[in-house]
Amino acid sequence: MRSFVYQGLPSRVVFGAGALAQLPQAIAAMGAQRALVLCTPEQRASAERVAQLLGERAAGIFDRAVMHVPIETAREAREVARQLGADCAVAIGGGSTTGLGKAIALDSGLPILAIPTTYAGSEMTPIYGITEAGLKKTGKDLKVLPQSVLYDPELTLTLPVGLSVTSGLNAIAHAAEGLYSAEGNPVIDLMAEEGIAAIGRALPGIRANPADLEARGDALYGAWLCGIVLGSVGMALHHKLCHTLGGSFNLPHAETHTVVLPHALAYNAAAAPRAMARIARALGRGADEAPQAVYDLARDNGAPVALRDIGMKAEDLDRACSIAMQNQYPNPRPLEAGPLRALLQAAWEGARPA
Ligand SMILES: NC(=O)c1ccc[n+]([C@@H]2O[C@H](COP(=O)([O-])OP(=O)(O)OC[C@H]3O[C@@H](n4cnc5c(N)ncnc54)[C@H](O)[C@@H]3O)[C@@H](O)[C@H]2O)c1
Ligand SMILES: O=C(O)CCC(=O)CC(=O)O
Repeated sequence: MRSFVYQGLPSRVVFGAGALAQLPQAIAAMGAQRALVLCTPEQRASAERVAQLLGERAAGIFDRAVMHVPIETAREAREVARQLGADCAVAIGGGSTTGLGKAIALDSGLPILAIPTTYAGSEMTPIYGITEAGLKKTGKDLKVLPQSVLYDPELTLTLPVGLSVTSGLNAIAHAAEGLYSAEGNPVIDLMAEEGIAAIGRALPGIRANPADLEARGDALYGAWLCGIVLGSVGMALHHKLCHTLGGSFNLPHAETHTVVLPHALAYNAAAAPRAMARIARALGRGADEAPQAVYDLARDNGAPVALRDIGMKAEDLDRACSIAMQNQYPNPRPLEAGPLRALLQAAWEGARPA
């Protein structure tokens, strides 16, 4: 007999090629009058397009979003929002820009409309992260969950192939860990498997032709589902390791997820056979091939597979292991220092899981 808790999250989603054109209606549905548009410096042109669509409802553009939301940037953006009298934030970009919107919302309660342009999934979660004095703190608060989300695959056509692949694997990581989450449930399992399958089919198509709108649509659809999984159930060892490697060793977010996931799955494989079978099935492989399927998806699409190739130093592996052993997330297999250190070594070397 199944027994579970399912908690839905409130957000309005518009999905489809050209969905950006729905922005004025989406803002009006939120009852907002003056939107501060957020972006990274690289996506300023997209933010200007958003401001143009908003017309009189655009209060201004803040274009200094950066990865991991430094507290100084969050304070600056909150002050700009206050000075401009903004009553909502429109975040166009990846997890870094959505994250900046969340840092503003956490402090001010300003509602967020998110327009995601990567597959990170932050727009579907009440999770925020802010970095202060070199330490990234994360937390959960429903105030930071975007009220409204426009998913427009056309906006992802410019996402470089390399980042498309690693960002897709970042999304798969959310779904994979959702499948063995201590808070898992059958509805989330359905979304997780469908999300992995959509991204697994999309990535080779995007690599072959980055302008393939069908493949881009599949990837963004998968990212949406995987983001719901991340926002709905707790994550485990893999996310803990990535937070450690990103937060304490400054490794790049999506690439770190890509490299670590096959090894985290291999670590958990014997303790979570049903989850592994679903991950493998979603990727068209045999029930016991989940770690290899994820590794091959990354390698065959040109993504990095070794921590040593993305900036991790061999001499830091012991410290990473001891940080990851602290404040553990619930995980199907208990964390043991020896096997965890071996996992990090294998990920550092980029070995295909046996
Ligand atoms: N809170 C959450 O639920 C959650 C979930 C996932 C990720 N995150 C956070 O998000 C951050 C990573 O986000 P990310 O991986 O999306 O990367 P990102 O937002 O940092 O974007 C990476 C780069 O790609 C550019 N870019 C984004 N979309 C583009 C597009 N369509 N075309 C061209 N360039 C584009 C950005 O401007 C940026 O320069 C990390 O800080 C991570 O911790 C948070
Ligand atoms: O850094 C954050 O904002 C939290 C990130 C998170 O939990 C998802 C991830 O690691 O991809």
